Amino acid sequence: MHWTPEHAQPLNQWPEQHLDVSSTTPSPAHKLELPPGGRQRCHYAWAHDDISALTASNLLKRYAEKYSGVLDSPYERPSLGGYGDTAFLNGAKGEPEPWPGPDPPYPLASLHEGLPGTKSGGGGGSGGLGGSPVLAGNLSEPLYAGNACGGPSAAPEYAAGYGGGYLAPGYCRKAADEGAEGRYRKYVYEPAKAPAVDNASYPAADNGECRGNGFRTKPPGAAEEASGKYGGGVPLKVLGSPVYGPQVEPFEKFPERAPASVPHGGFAVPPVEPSKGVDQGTLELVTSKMVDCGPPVQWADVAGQGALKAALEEELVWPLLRPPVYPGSPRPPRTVLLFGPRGAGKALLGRCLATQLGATLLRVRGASLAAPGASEGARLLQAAFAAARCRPPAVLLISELDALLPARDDGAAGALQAPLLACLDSGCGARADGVLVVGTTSRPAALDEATRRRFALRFYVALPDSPARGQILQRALAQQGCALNDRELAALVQGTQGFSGGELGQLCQQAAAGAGLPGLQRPLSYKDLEAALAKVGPRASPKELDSFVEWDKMYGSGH
Ligand SMILES: Nc1ncnc2c1ncn2[C@@H]1O[C@H](COP(=O)(O)OP(=O)(O)OP(=O)(O)O)[C@@H](O)[C@H]1O
Ligand SMILES: [Mg+2]
Repeated sequence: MHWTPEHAQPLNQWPEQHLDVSSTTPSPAHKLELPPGGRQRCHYAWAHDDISALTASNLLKRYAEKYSGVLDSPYERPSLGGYGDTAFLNGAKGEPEPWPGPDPPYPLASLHEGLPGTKSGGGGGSGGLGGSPVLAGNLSEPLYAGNACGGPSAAPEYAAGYGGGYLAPGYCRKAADEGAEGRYRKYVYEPAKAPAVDNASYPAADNGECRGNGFRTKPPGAAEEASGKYGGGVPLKVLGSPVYGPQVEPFEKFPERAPASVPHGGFAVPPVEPSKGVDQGTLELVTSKMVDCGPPVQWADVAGQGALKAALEEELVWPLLRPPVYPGSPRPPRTVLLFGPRGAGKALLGRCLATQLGATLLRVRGASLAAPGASEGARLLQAAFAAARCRPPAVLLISELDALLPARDDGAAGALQAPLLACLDSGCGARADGVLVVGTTSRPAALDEATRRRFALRFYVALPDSPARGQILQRALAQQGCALNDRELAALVQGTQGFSGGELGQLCQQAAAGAGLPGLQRPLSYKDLEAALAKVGPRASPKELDSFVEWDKMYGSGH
């Protein structure tokens, strides 16, 4: 095997410099003929002269591997000029030679211009590999001295070498943009006008104090406070902590909207007369009992559930608030079923939907409708729908929907299915544009096909994942004046796997009760929570959870 170092020596000296790399003994003649100025370069040539073919091949292999990271990097790759390509290609270390011939066809501006630390890094900014500030001279530890994202101080994060630790400037900018805007950026729109105080949309029993979504009752700025429950008010160490896995994207807060500005077909329509058969007394009674005057619930108040919240936003809230106006466009859904384990946050999401829609929230429990008997239950159910129709836009939240269905053993309950279906047909029909029915159940299998079909959308509300549990716990504990350190919180999050949001709340209450709080004037400690863990546990079994997933696969709308 012959090697011709034509790059190491001028072409006219090539015959004398012809080397046989299979030879292990350098010719003394070669040393004598070295030009004084070419010492370093010739040294380099001699080094190659003094190796076997096997060594040469190993060396080639080794350097090929070393540089493959540079050449095959998935990110924007530097032009060779960025690495002192001329020196590299000429086989010399640290002494770049001009590229022979005319100017290179492509500008060889350094890719690392603008990378902090690049030009001033220890290597003097030489373009050669050996002196490169970018690639350390020790080739066994390739290391970027700086990066476009974090500057020199962040360099260790990108010290993984060329295989992927390096982020090109464009990549960083994109990541930063995404981080700032988030995946829900596209949903942001202009704040709607504030609702008129005497909006005719809220006639019945609308005394201006409670619309069921808390908008009238809250002082200015309360929405911001509420939205900051997980984002501002409580320190969110958990969010950014690698202990709990990937960071939860903060869900954007949406401005309050004015239903009155929504075109017909949307969620703001004039109130309709109550149906015949529902007397005014019952209607008023039902309304006063059912209207939920709780505080508004923002998306950020629901920990985790990012994909579900996005789906609800996209498939329900937006179409209702901004229905398509072209002829023949589909009518936005008026019914949604939320199913999942007990305490997973179904009702919370129902309340959140009402807030987002700027709607009156009416709540009714299936079990309480079924309790007084079939005929009374049917009357109450009809009254609930009538009350919702009287106060558009309205969200009618029917929890424990399964209690109305025949799968339940108690006789009266099943008898409410027919009225339920009739109400769903009329209450959410074409003439009831301003009502959204949110049904929730922890027994979706109890729903027969007829009932299932009445719910245009069916979403699985899963148990909170680790980051979401961390948020719920932090919030609940903060209310009790308890601040765990990071390690304790991580251990608690780990120990509450399979807990629902409701069960996490119970755990904190149990810890407080066990510690004798609030009488005891000390904050809750981790030990109190550990003791409570022995008493409060997750209720949903893995088998049950599997059945939710299966049902979701078969009948769910997916998210
Ligand atoms: N993701 C969550 N973020 C914040 N709080 C939550 C979350 N999930 C549940 N909670 C809290 O847990 C409690 C129970 O939630 P909720 O009543 O919404 O559960 P549910 O699914 O309707 O339960 P059930 O099936 O028993 O009716 C509430 O106090 C709620 O605020
Ligand atoms: Mg509930």
